[in-house]
Amino acid sequence: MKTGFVMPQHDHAPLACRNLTKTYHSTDPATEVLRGVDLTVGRGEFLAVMGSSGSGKSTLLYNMSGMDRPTSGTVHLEGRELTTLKDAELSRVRLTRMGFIFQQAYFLNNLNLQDNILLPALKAAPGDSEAVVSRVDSLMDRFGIDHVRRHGVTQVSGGQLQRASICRALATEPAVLFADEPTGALNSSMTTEVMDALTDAHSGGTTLVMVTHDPVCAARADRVVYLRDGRITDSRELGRWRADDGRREDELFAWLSGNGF
Ligand SMILES: Nc1ncnc2c1ncn2[C@@H]1O[C@H](COP(=O)(O)OP(=O)(O)OP(=O)(O)O)[C@@H](O)[C@H]1O
Repeated sequence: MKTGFVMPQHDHAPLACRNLTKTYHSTDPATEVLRGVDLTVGRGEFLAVMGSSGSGKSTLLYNMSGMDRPTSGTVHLEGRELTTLKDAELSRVRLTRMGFIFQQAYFLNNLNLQDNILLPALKAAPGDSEAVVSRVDSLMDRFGIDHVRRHGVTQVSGGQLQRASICRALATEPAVLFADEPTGALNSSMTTEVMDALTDAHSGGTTLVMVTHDPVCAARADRVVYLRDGRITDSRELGRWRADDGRREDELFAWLSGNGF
């Protein structure tokens, strides 16, 4: 992958949530999944969210990113409160200011890879198509998928598809990139490929929030928080070492083990 890509900067802290709760009343008894989460993500920070299965990691990501509505609490994105926005406004903020990567890459089978990447960015900035096309060109070049740009979705590898998801998510120049188990469906070499791409995006200034079960992936983050029963109970800074320094993994494994992971 090539270097030199730098995300634009914004004035406010990208993301902050206060006393966030999420309770499902559809179950009997009600399920309290988030029980008062306070979390601030700094500009350009790479944050990993870990915790045991069912601790509420994905729920936290969905509620911070406006994919779901919290029961109470606030979420600020670049200083703007999201929980009070109407659905259409929230959709617009999600389209223009957030990027998403999921375990499975959701693409349209009738479009080639490049058009799949272009589609949401053109929708976000319809009057700026020349700049969008040029940005997408450089992203595909940067993340090493320019040679498969005209391939169909089923004609590329899982790692290439996930790198295309990263390009698509970055094409709108989001304030925050949210990733939910981005390597969960990949083998180990593709996992490295995708984590290299995310680390590279982070080096270019992208703010990243990633949920993962995989300590090797989490070791790429600046900071890891541990979620237990819907609360953040611990956190560890790893940013003092370079992203490829093995001491990050040693530190993280010891910390996770201390948390009973
Ligand atoms: N729609 C829902 N109704 C009721 N309970 C739900 C609903 N969605 C999620 N839950 C519950 O919320 C809890 C947290 O789920 P969540 O998917 O956030 O956990 P997680 O930490 O991401 O788990 P995993 O690591 O297994 O993906 C689980 O106990 C789950 O059963």
